[in-house]
Amino acid sequence: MKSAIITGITGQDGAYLTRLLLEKGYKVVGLIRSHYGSNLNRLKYLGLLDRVELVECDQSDLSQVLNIISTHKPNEVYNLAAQSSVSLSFQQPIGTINFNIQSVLNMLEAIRLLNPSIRFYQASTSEMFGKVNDLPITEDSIVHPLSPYAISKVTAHYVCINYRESYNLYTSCGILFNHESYLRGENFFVKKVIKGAIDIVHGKREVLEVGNLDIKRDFGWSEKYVEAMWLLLQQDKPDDYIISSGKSITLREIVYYVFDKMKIDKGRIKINSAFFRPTEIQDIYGSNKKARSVLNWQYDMDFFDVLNLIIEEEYKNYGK
Ligand SMILES: C[C@H]1O[C@H](OP(=O)(O)OP(=O)(O)OC[C@H]2O[C@@H](n3cnc4c(=O)[nH]c(N)nc43)[C@H](O)[C@@H]2O)[C@@H](O)[C@@H](O)C1=O
Repeated sequence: MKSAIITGITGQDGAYLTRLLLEKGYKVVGLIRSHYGSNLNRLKYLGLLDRVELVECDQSDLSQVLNIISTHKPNEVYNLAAQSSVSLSFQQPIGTINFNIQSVLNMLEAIRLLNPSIRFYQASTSEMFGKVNDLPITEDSIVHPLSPYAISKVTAHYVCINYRESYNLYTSCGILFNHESYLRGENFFVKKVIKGAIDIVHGKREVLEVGNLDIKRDFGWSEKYVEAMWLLLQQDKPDDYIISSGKSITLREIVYYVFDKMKIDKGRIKINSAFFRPTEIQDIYGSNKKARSVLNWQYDMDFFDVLNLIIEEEYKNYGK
């Protein structure tokens, strides 16, 4: 039986990846910050809570990471834990940069020292490219981070590449573009819009306040994106892959689609500059050609179909 450690197991991707690995017969160990403060709702929602072993670990502490790797002896480590909010990273630059880099270094040092055959997946991100010159983004595009979050992820990405090149470790990075689901945190745009719109339908709020709607992003479906994470670690050689839908849409199209579907007057959308970021990517989309041809990863979902799925699930669970 293969075993995997998932860091960030309590997040959207952590929960879906856990389900996928369990279906594939893995033993799954999840790292959580503490048994008291961690949000286990997503694992509970998918009925996975009693099928995984949850272990407390502060990933910024090397001795704890060493202990976890030597005790659990995983075949694969999926590193999804991070301070993952771009907007929060502008308020907490040092905390974001410190944690998102140190946690990766600790895990790779533990693997290098204890068992260099462990395969390591790093959650890299489209945010690394930031100031975009040519679209679509490919694995060879130049990085130019525009936020503390993006800086931390660029550094972590190159730490992984360096451990691959200099210590011969199996480190693979999935460069994921925005990907959504019902399990997305409520502070992220798509979830916020859908949840906010349903609140309006139920008379729980009057308006929805959002930031700059002229921005374009490449959005996908989280459940399909975690399949790519697993595929990355099944290849003979470690490498980096863009995981994206291949096209971008404006945030305005998303809000209008949701409001039209729920028959809400668009006058209830209020632009609030408090949700604007100091620096922002105006338009970005990625080419998933390499992932399709090398990993045989399939993706053909239209984002409006993804929105329909999330809206349906949100309605089903509303108020529960
Ligand atoms: C790939 C990347 O994907 C995610 O980061 P994100 O793109 O920041 O996600 P989001 O859903 O917060 O923003 C999407 C866009 O929407 C704009 N926007 C406008 N108005 C509001 C608004 O009212 N709220 C929010 N949250 N965003 C707004 C906002 O400025 C941005 O342009 C993380 O998983 C991250 O970890 C990651 O790696």
